[in-house]
Amino acid sequence: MTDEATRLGELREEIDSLDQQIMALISKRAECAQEVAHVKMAANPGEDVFFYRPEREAQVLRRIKEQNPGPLPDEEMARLFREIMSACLALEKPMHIAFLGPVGTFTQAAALKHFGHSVVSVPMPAIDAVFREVESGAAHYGVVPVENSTEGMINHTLDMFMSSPLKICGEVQLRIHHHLLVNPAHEGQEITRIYSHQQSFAQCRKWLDANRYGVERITVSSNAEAARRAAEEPGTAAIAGDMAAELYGLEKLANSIEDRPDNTTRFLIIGREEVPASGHDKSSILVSMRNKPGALYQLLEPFHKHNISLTRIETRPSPSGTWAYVFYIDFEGHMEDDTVHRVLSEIDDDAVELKRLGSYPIGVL
Ligand SMILES: O=C(O)C(=O)C[C@]1(C(=O)O)C=C[C@@H](O)C=C1
Repeated sequence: MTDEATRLGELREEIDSLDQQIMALISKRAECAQEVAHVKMAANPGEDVFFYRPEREAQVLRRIKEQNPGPLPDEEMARLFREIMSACLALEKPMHIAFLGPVGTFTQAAALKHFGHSVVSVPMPAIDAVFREVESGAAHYGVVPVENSTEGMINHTLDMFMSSPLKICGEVQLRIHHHLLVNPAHEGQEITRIYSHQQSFAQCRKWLDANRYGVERITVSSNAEAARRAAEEPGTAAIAGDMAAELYGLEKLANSIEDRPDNTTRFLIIGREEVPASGHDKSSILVSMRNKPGALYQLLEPFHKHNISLTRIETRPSPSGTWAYVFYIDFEGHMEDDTVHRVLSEIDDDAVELKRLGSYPIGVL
């Protein structure tokens, strides 16, 4: 045997032994999670038991990132533990997660990034259908896009919160890479049409003008639908992401064609219950103020006074006309915090309506 073969043999033996230890530990962890499920059920007999605990998951993932000794990067280590927790939760209760479909969208990628791959992900045809699926109890949670770093807010999602009783239970950010995709079976055909979602066209506008000027751009309901059409129709291409490319067996004619290299979309997790504090949280509210001078100042003043950082403020037209305008506000802190409590009661004194959309852990992954 060569020196290389001997050394490889030794190292592989060590890896086999480590794998066995890791497996035994993961199995012990899974047994603990099963026991957790029994404790939760015993404490709430006959009631809805909330097996998924977003605040606890955020704490676990934060700790893993803080304590990771390397050489694996923190993100990679957290991703592995994300999957272990996902499998443990599935033992407690298989989670049904509704997402803005069809299969292969960035929203599905965001759902799997947030919950791990041991959930059942259920595609919905529209944002309001995701809300309905969770409201009715057919799905445990839902995932919807809320803002893109290039294109701004997804107003349809914001507007849904005006009438929906659902709470925001979490957030997840996804780096969005768009590719120009074609079916390899159609090789040699001139591309005369490009399919994509309107948001993706907007995120790749400069690249398209520079590289595919004059090629017809056809807007469809999702990137995954664009990929499906490009797979079927010769002479066409799609702009979509990796999941859709894989799903429809498409090949990349051009890689990462988004105009901004930091192109990121933020998604919200929506559910039926409130999330306790995790120690590093964010909250969202909708507020309507009377249309009078100084109204915006009056709304923001309590945040300034109590030193609470706003992370976003958006204005939306009132749906009923009785509200002059509606503000969607994200800020740091949890509604259980005394200071946040004080800020909200001060706002409540002046507002026509204040709706608490929820407090949730700041995205860890
Ligand atoms: O700590 C709990 O409540 C658990 O159910 C255990 C566990 C885990 O595997 O760590 C699993 C699911 C929850 O969402 C959070 C954590």
